[in-house]
Amino acid sequence: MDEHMNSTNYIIRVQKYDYAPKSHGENHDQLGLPSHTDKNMVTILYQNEVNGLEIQTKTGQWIAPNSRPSPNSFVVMIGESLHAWTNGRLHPPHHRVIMAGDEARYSIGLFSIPKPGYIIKTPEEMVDEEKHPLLFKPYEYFGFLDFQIKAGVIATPVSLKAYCGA
Ligand SMILES: O=C(O)CCC(=O)C(=O)O
Ligand SMILES: [Fe+2]
Repeated sequence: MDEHMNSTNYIIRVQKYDYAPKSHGENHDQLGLPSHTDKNMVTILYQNEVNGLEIQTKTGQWIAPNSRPSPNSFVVMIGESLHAWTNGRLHPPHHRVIMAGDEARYSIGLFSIPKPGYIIKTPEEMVDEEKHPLLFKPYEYFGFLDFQIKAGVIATPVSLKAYCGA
């Protein structure tokens, strides 16, 4: 617990997605946010009643986790840092935002982010040579972000494996 408190920062971000006017033609579906995985530890998302978030399943299908958004529901998503810490046991899903309606969408995201200088190191308990060999070498979160930014982040996503694969 102490290690978690000492190693983590939190960011809250409020995001607005404008709707795609129907004048854009019959097919006015619009990409609000391109497909990506979150790089942080855990993301908790809350949205207004306007849908748009889609999550890709392990078999490649896009699903709407909040097909009937309620004021009491949150989406909790694993980021790549927790994927690495758990040695691949927890899956960081690709997700995107599609704007299909005629109302603006607002979302609030709470992102837990490793502090600068904190080394993400898979605990020994998560590694077993036969079934769960080590996937990632220890790395610093902002080192990985810099590596991503230099590569163009969304245009040319660079996997964590390419950065620090074991
Ligand atoms: O607005 C949303 O629901 C998703 C936001 C998101 O994926 C992000 O900020 O990384
Ligand atoms: Fe995201």
